[in-house]
Amino acid sequence: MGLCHGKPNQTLENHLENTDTHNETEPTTLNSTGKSSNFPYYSPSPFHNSTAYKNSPANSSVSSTPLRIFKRSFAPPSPAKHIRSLLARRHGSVKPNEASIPEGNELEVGLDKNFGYSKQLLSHYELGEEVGRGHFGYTCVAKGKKGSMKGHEVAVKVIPKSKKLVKSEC
Ligand SMILES: Nc1ncnc2c1ncn2[C@@H]1O[C@H](COP(=O)(O)OP(=O)(O)OP(=O)(O)O)[C@@H](O)[C@H]1O
Repeated sequence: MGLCHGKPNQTLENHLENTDTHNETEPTTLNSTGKSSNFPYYSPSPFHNSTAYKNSPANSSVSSTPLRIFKRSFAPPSPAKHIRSLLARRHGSVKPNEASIPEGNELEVGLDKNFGYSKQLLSHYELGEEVGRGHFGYTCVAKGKKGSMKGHEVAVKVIPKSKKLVKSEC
């Protein structure tokens, strides 16, 4: 009737063998402890007395609380670890992240520091209307006054925070 058994066929065979020698109205099966069970299809676990699982924690903690089975094999990380690393960084024993770009290296990545609103921009470009806005500033249309950019329209992004103008694209 929908009951699950480890080895149903073997159990049934055992039961049939047992019923030959036992009372037909009260079939019993012997379990591993030698005690009889009234359940006709009772089958003792094949792992109960197995030596293969002698070292299993399930066997050793039968009399203890179930939590001991799930005891951690390693200590959890200290909650103060990030504080120690912060202090180590502050005292200089840990190098800062070398992947980040240090300040003052703008020339190495191609920024022209001689180009800006207060320097050459207004002498080279004539600022026009605002064409859009972003998070850090706004973008204007501009037209070149002299040099190779004379007569060319460009977009100029104005970032008030740094008081500089950056030419973005033509
Ligand atoms: N070359 C261009 N030609 C025409 N319109 C432009 C040009 N560049 C920018 N714009 C307009 O200016 C708006 C803002 O440009 P911007 O580059 O500042 O955008 P963003 O990258 O989102 O800004 P932020 O970096 O400040 O968040 C754009 O949405 C666009 O409408």
